[in-house]
Amino acid sequence: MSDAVSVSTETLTGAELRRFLHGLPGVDQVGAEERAARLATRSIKKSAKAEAIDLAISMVDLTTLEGADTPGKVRALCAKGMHPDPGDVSVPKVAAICVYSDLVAEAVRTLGDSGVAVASVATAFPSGRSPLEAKLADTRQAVQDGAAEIDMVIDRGAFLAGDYDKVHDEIVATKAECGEAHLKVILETGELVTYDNVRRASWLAMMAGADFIKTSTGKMSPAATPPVTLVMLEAVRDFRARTGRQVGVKAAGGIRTTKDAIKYLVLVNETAGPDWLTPEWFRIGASSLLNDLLMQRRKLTTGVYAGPDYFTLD
Ligand SMILES: O=C[C@H](O)COP(=O)(O)O
Repeated sequence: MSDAVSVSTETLTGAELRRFLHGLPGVDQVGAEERAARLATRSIKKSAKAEAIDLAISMVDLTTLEGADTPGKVRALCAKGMHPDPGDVSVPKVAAICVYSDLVAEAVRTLGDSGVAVASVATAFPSGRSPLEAKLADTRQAVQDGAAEIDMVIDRGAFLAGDYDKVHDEIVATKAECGEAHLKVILETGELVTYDNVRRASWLAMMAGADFIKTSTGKMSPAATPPVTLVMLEAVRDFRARTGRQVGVKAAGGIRTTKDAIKYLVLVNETAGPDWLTPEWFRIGASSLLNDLLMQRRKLTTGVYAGPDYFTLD
């Protein structure tokens, strides 16, 4: 298979797609874990820390994905996303508010032209187990209601059974429903078992048209981990080198502290490179990270530690 064909799935047969994905170099598991652990120990200067915190805030997809979500909770989350610290207007807004599709309209109304996007999970999130038509209807509704970003899940069962065609075609069909909305493809890496599978799923999603690849739903453990994110960052870096197209990465699930968020920023910088170090190309999906970022920011700017009670709930 020539390079030109290998990244254009329009002309690929299922067998060729399979051959391509299995032809990707294997991930050195020990090497990936060691490199991620080493990067995690990098310390950064106080001045750089202040910048990193603001960058991390601007990359947050502030998320609520609970069965008990209400329009009121979504409105409160939107208010928090637009003005994370009402006592300090220098705090940047978050990148997006991420909700279930039936709450998109409420979030869109509340956010108005604030510049905070609405992201909606779709395609039978989190399991991905529904007929394709139901998944597409879910996506269509979210886009019609004004979602600017769609976070879809891949069919992990199909992927693990080796039915890459099915996974690919669902991504293509979902992308077609997105119109102008950006498509984030959730790999749910905690279910993919191996780093080699994470690399294959990353390429598969990008070849099918993903604008972003996202680690996890946040509904299972393990969710985002530094080595898994490293493998995905390598994939977007290599995909751009091969195709010229840049794809973003979203680390999601279990990221709760400023320390962790900064580790991910170092990982992005050192793996994919500084081109990815903006909210356009890297996101952190989190339900409860923002308050810790705000507390650490306030401590840096005032020298005083404001406890969790100072800020509204995430
Ligand atoms: O996409 C975001 C995740 O669902 C949030 O996960 P989390 O509640 O562990 O922060």
